[in-house]
Amino acid sequence: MLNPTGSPVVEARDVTVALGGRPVLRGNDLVVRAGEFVALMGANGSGKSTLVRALTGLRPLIQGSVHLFGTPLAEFKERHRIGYVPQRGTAAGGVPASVREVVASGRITRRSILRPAGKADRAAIDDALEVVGLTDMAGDGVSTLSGGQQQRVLIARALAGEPELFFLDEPTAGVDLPNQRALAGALRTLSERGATIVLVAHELGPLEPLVDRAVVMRDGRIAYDGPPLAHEDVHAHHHPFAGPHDHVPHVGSPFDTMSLDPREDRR
Ligand SMILES: Nc1ncnc2c1ncn2[C@@H]1O[C@H](COP(=O)(O)OP(=O)(O)OP(=O)(O)O)[C@@H](O)[C@H]1O
Repeated sequence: MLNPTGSPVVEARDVTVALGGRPVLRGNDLVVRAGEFVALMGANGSGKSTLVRALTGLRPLIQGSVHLFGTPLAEFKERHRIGYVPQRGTAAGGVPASVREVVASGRITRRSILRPAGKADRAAIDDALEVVGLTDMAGDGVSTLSGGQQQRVLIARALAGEPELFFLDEPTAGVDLPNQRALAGALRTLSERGATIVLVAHELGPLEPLVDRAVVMRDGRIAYDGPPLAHEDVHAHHHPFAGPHDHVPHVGSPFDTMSLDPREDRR
């Protein structure tokens, strides 16, 4: 959805975060509109995860503001509207839970603790399992699954809460290609249903066709915010965003040929 006209679901202004006494995000503006699929990219340590945590309220700002669905973060109570899949999590967590149980835990934001699971809960859980292609494994222990399958369980858990806005932090990192494709299929379904998706990724792989917009971080700042580059434009000769530990892809990535956003010069 390029040039989207939806209302802003995320509106971040001048977002500045310090960790360990050091500023790791500096003066970032970001607006994400309803229905957009945004890829947040950048080298290791550029601040992608910190930005996502700041947008979800998990990291306090030392400067700036975040509005979600038009409400200042501090006053935002409708947590069920947000799904967050953190980086490098495992769905097992050492607990001998089944796939279905872990996915069911994603309904907690929708249910009163004392109320037993109802028809709507069961339907949402079944739907989430189906979207990520794990219906047949619902009774399996999560700890018996591969890393990629566990990542799909985490996405299904977020999905079960039926959020409108998803933050996914590197869902495809360390995931084999078949599982990446399954993830891409699940995210396509979400996107087609109108969800807004902000996804952190080093490499887009099978997700590439889904992405409306790329936002690239460098040294705690948004250095590029625009359309993903057309495939024919991507011929790597230099890597303007590459840091010393960077492992950005050499093909099919906006890192390769993009120019700097003019905002960069004003900072
Ligand atoms: N808890 C923390 N305390 C101090 N510094 C931190 C902490 N967490 C992250 N940082 C630093 O903040 C900067 C941004 O980290 P962040 O994890 O947001 O980057 P990233 O782009 O998500 O990196 P990666 O791709 O490696 O996950 C890095 O320099 C990192 O070392």
